[in-house]
Amino acid sequence: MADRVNEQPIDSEGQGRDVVLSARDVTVGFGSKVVLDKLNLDIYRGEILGFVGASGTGKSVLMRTVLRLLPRRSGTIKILGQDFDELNEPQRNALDMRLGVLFQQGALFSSLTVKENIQVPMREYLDLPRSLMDELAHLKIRMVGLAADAADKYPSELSGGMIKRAALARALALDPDLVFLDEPTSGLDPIGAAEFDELIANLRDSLGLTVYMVTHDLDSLFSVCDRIAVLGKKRVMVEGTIDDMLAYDDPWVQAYFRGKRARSIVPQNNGARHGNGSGGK
Ligand SMILES: Nc1ncnc2c1ncn2[C@@H]1O[C@H](COP(=O)(O)OP(=O)(O)OP(=O)(O)O)[C@@H](O)[C@H]1O
Repeated sequence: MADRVNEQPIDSEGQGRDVVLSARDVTVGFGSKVVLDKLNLDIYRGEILGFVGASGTGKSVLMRTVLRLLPRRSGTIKILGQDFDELNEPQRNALDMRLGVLFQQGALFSSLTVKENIQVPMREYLDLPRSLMDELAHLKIRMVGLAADAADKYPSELSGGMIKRAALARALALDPDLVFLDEPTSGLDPIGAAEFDELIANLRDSLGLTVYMVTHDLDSLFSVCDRIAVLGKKRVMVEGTIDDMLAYDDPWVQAYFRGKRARSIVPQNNGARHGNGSGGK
């Protein structure tokens, strides 16, 4: 059964699980346009949540709102049990350090090497000797599967896949609990995308990360996401497993999860499938 539909977010599946991010009645708009209207969402510790929705529904707006890059009109957002609005500056910084973000285009600084890019958050939040920062940067580079010599390369010298990995290494720089990935596999070829998905799943398993992933990539949704949340009608319309999506009666959800492309990836008979990761459950 789908977890919930346009209503209060406490679902039976989530009972007793550690909520890492909770959004309640979040409303965001621009001028007279309301993009998100009383949206509710929970993300549980250790899961990879895939966040989907038609273009322009507000996926990026929600991520940016959660990260406090956009203001909200009302509602509360708690991350790791804490509401930023109730924290003082040092507490906010401490909470920020527990979040890692990979923006859509990788968003590396072009004038900095990979190593220097990874060290940006370290410089911003920590006061570490250079030798230790170098050691940490090399560790992150290995962690994301880049060769050691990538450390001294500039983004312009990297392939698309390497840029994504470098950006992921930077997102992991401060050993975050929760990682936000905005369309991490966009622009990658299918093999590169599958490898990146596998990397994310492995890092989740080895580091105990919680992952919030905005994606249009059905392969990612099917292969690594534990749960999926669909944004539509200004809210999280439905959230749950692939089977929940297949069973949910909405034209967009049906077209997306039962469309031609989906049929080549997602078994269409409910219950006979299993491809989702199982971490965090
Ligand atoms: N800063 C802004 N000012 C005004 N409107 C904005 C702003 N940011 C986003 N919007 C509007 O909010 C809506 C949702 O945009 P958003 O980028 O979140 O969509 P999305 O679901 O991420 O789409 P896509 O899948 O195409 O990336 C759009 O109509 C967009 O024009």
